[in-house]
Amino acid sequence: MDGDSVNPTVAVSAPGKVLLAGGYLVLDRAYNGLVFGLSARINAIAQEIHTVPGVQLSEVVVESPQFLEAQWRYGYRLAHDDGGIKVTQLQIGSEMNPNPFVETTLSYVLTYIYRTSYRRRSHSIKPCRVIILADNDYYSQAAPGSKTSTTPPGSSSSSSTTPQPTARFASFPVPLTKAHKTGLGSSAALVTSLTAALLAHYLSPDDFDASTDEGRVILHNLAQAAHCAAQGKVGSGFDVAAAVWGSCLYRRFSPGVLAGLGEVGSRAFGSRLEELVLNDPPVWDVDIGKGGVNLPAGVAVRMCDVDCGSQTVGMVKQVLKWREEHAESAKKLWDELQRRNEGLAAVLKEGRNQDIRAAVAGIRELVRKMGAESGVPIEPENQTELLDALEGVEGVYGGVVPGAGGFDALALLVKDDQATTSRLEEFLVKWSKEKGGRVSLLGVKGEMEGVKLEDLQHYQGWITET
Ligand SMILES: Nc1ncnc2c1ncn2[C@@H]1O[C@H](COP(=O)(O)OP(=O)(O)O)[C@@H](O)[C@H]1O
Ligand SMILES: C[C@@](O)(CCOP(=O)(O)OP(=O)(O)O)CC(=O)O
Repeated sequence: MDGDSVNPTVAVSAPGKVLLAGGYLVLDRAYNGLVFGLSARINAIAQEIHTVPGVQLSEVVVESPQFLEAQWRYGYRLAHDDGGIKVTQLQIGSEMNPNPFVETTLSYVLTYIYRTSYRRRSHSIKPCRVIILADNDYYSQAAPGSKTSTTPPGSSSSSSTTPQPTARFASFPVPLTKAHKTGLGSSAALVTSLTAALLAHYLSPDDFDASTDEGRVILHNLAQAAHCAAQGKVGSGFDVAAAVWGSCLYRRFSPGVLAGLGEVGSRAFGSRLEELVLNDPPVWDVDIGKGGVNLPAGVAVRMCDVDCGSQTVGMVKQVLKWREEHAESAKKLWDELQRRNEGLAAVLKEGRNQDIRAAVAGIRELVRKMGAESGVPIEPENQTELLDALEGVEGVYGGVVPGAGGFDALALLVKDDQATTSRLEEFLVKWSKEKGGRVSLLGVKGEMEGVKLEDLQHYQGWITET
């Protein structure tokens, strides 16, 4: 990366996630989680900003053109005492509109890029622009008649009858903070794709290549660290793992792995982050069981967006408190649930479709027990009723409340054909009408692949000239 070189324009996408089995258990390294990556992806396109000769800019611009007021500009500078790269948001207009996930990721990734470039004896970080495009299923579409559109800005949709090649990305008439998320893990996919796009833009393929296992390890370690810092808590990290590696049997890293990293700006943060990302000395004990997961041919994981009640806050805290206070009975329950979760993974991997329903029923029974005993609505009654009714739809093997559970989503294992999709859609329309809620089938499906380098052609109309 010398003074005159051009950093390539690159596009990367990372998938969303669903934790089909192993909610709560996966927080403890003694257990694991059955995680599927989803076909809804967050895409990040990084390109150089060309400045007027002689003008030195230290600026990174990140924008999500699908949303209003979604441009974040940052200045960056090297902190003293190897404190890493500090970024400062620059004000646009009268309002400051923070995006903590973008901001933290930038400072972590630019720190790592600076350290790597420094080793290579060339350490200029040129200005860059990153465009973020999220597949539509991450956010509930606005009601019919509203202004949601599916054409890139500047294109004349009314005069054209051919669908836009980029109609894949809807424009939402609201700021990102007002968008209604469907819970597919937008922050993890965002952090992962933004991290990968910046690494691929600034570093030589010898130092980072997202298509190799070595590159994915670097990406995983850096994205987990940035995501945890932005979230302000250490979760199990299954969402970032899915964004990088796709579907897997996930065993978490020990929380202590990130404990000593400290804050951006603190003395020697740069070298600590570099060591952590390169796993040198080795500290990461995460286990990505890619071989443990598969879907039988003709079976799909589908997601339902449920809008029937309010989400309970603090579910994780409450379940873990109950577990602590009832160590013995909780262990029995956790161990048996783990056995049943592994059973479902095996049924799917071995293509034993006739056993899916019983495997799912066994898991749901214990999830309900976990909920009843801890007093947390993990599989609330209205979800039980809906899941049971869905089993009556031809082509549905079974379904669960994924992740932490609650009121807002369902994951289904279904026959992967159009007839089943139509029956499901019809059933859900009728159900929503009768029960007064709103349940809809999302277009997204489970898929195996994690982070992916993408062809720039896919984003025509969205990539701005710089
Ligand atoms: N399209 C996007 N562009 C920029 N930032 C995004 C986008 N989607 C999500 N984010 C970031 O992720 C945050 C949402 O994270 P979170 O509330 O944890 O939801 P989720 O459960 O979907 O990960 C947003 O506040 C924003 O910082
Ligand atoms: C309880 C959990 O094990 C699973 C939560 O899964 P969700 O899919 O519900 O997660 P969010 O996207 O963060 O809402 C917590 C964890 O593993 O971090």
